[in-house]
Amino acid sequence: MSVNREAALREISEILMPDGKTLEQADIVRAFSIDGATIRFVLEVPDADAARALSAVEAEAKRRLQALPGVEKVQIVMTAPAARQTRPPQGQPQGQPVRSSGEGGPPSLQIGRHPTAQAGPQPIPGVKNIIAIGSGKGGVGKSTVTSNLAVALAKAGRKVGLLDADIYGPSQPRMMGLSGRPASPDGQRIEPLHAHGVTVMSIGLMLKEGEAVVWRGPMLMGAMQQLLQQVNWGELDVLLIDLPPGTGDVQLSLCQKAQVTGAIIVSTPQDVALLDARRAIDMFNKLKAPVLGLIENMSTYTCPNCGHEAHLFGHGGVAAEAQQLGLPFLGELPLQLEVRLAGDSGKPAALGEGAVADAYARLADRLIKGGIA
Ligand SMILES: Nc1ncnc2c1ncn2[C@@H]1O[C@H](COP(=O)(O)OP(=O)(O)OP(=O)(O)O)[C@@H](O)[C@H]1O
Repeated sequence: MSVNREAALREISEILMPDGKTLEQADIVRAFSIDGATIRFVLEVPDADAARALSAVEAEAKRRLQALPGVEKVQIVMTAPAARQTRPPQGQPQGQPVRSSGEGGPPSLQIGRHPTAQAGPQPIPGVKNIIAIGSGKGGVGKSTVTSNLAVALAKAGRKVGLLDADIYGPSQPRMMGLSGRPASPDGQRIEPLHAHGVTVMSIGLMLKEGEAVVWRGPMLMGAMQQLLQQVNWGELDVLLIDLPPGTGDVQLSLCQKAQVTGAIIVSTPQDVALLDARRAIDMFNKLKAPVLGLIENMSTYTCPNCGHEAHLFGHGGVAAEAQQLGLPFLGELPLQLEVRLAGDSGKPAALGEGAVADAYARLADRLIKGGIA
């Protein structure tokens, strides 16, 4: 008989901690997994003293879970993040929470936890529109488009937020020229950072340099929930969300946790990118997030020396695809060295003047006139 994960979690959620909180409220259960008849999880505690104080909680959790039909073995491990007491049980997803405290003490808010219950997708207080920017394929310029669009909307006078949810390759800190960890003075709320008139939060700002996130569905869902709801976004006309490429848990979490106004899909004109873009569109349709339109990135290349125009990845494929699918085509963005250099230097090209800035201004204008930004 297979063990139901939700039922098992429910079984231990109400166990009382020494401070009177329930186990669920204390939010210390990590990496909960069921492998046949074995349940394994980690109880994250601040130090060895706290671990000792929780021995009754551990015993009670074991007792309750072992009483469930189909459960033969329960392995619980206590870990202290600073000085790990024990290795996690073998085969665990390495869903270790990321601390924002870094080297220098508080703030100590953790990003990455199991999601808390909520009744369907929620609005973010103060945020009028939430636009997800997705792509089917990696490397088509989704993050570049997001940062430039954010800047262009801010230049047009809109109050703009940018959430970098590209959990596997967060690039907005670099593209927006940000570093440093967002503060969490009360350990509950996170203060976002600000750059070029845009309010920014990135999962990358909560990780150590070079650190990889290896989380599975529930941890990702919890992390997304935190980034959406625990960040002090303030009053925003629009929050742009830079998603990882493809069709995975982050997209699913976003659409389950937040009331997304719609999604914009970025693609290059090549057939292979378009094929993947179609999958992304299909996913948003299934998740009931309206697709607001398609953008062609890396469209025309104009030689800076002779002015000759070339179409390195083809041209017009995204517009044709949009027409075929009955979706709005939002515009094409040129392939230019300046775009990459600007992104690498933390000052998106849309901040300046010229063809690229104009293309982004047109795109921003279109979204504003459409009432979605
Ligand atoms: N229009 C453009 N002109 C020139 N370079 C571009 C353009 N768009 C993106 N790039 C460059 O291409 C690279 C990939 O872009 P970016 O990181 O935005 O893609 P992505 O789709 O977000 O990738 P990922 O799959 O990592 O999320 C970056 O070096 C970026 O500077």
